[in-house]
Amino acid sequence: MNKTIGIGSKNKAKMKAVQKVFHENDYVLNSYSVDSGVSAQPFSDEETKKGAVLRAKVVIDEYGEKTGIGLEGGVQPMEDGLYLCNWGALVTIDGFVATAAGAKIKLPENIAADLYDGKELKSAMKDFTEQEGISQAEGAIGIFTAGKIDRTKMFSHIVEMLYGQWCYRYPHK
Ligand SMILES: O=P(O)(O)OP(=O)(O)OP(=O)(O)OC[C@H]1O[C@@H](n2cnc3c(O)ncnc32)[C@H](O)[C@@H]1O
Ligand SMILES: [Mg+2]
Repeated sequence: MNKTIGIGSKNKAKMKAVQKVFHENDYVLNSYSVDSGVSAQPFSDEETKKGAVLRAKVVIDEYGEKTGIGLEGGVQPMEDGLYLCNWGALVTIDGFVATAAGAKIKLPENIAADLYDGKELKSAMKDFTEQEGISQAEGAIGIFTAGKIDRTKMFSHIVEMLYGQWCYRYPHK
């Protein structure tokens, strides 16, 4: 049987994370460029989670996949600063929705200030590091953890939690 899973993004770090978890389980990954339905730079856990769920739903509603995954990055203001946050969702055609969040770290104050000025984290990271394509590679989390946890590793953890919840709900998978 040809088992497929759809992801609502062409971002390489996100695709690799899903591939890693689902390939091991014999799934073929299809990726689709979709609109997250939230702002380009989500500014709360709620908005970031919503983006993940909406991306997963588009994969099912518009591309005919039976199972869709959405991964979304954002930031969450807290008492002591602005934290990087990440959410994932796995949605099935019969209406099951699993959600999970990833590791959080506080962003340096200069980066937080850029975001409060309306810059997307992607551009703030590019200006700060003078490197292109960080969001598709190690990510801000990779830069600020000296490469110990890169964006793929962080998203893989989320995808494992989605996959696990799916297996718990449908034990035959
Ligand atoms: O193509 P898509 O899937 O949209 O991938 P993206 O890199 O834009 O990722 P998100 O939309 O999920 O993230 C929202 C914003 O936050 C940025 N972002 C989130 N996490 C990041 C990270 O670890 N490193 C760099 N930018 C990050 C991202 O580049 C966007 O500007
Ligand atoms: Mg984006």
